Amino acid sequence: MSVNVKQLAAEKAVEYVQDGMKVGLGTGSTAYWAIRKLGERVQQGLKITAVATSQASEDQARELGIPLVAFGDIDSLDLTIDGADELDGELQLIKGGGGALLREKIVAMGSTRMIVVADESKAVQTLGKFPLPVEIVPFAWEWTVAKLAKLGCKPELRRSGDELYKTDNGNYIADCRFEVIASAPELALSLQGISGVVDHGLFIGIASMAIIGKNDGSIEIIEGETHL
Ligand SMILES: O=C[C@H](O)[C@H](O)[C@H](O)COP(=O)(O)O
Repeated sequence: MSVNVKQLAAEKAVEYVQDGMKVGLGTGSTAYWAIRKLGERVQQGLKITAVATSQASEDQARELGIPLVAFGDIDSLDLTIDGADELDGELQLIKGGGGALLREKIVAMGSTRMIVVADESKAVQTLGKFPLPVEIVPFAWEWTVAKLAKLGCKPELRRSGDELYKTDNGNYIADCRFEVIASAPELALSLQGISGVVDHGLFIGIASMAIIGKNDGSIEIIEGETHL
């Protein structure tokens, strides 16, 4: 039987959750396994409160009986567990493949620790193969997309069937194809300088640990620093 590497990494991360913690729930097919395992532990008596980063994760958590609160009702979180589309050895990430980057970033930045869970295909030397998701406001999106292209990428507005894809916040996503991202911090600064950009999928200095599930059934852990 083949190993489910996403499940392997996600369930390892859930071992770091302790009684009384306030936990951020990520989004996507890897975070799904973490939420499922957390649900199991809650049913066995683990006492936590959680904040979800998307409607999909909120629905899953509610179904499993994980107690949820709005992030606005608490000051901070102890730990967030979330997936990534790419990660490098310095724990710089690309996120947003599932469109949840804005809430994910707010929740991760409000957490003492963020553990990234991923399968080994997500680990790269240099970020950039995965098109960088950038959340932009619908107003004058054409102007914003033209500005993004000037940063040296090919931006494409994400679609959902015949419609333009809309995030949980009512915005659009421009998927920006770079050849390679030579300096993620410099690119992040340039993106923040464009008015129509709400946020982008570069997570720099946010993750404190990565748990990578490998096809041979082993796990690699990369430790960083907590940012709060
Ligand atoms: O918006 C989505 C998130 O950033 C996900 O965490 C990311 O896309 C990874 O998702 P998956 O675990 O499904 O590859």
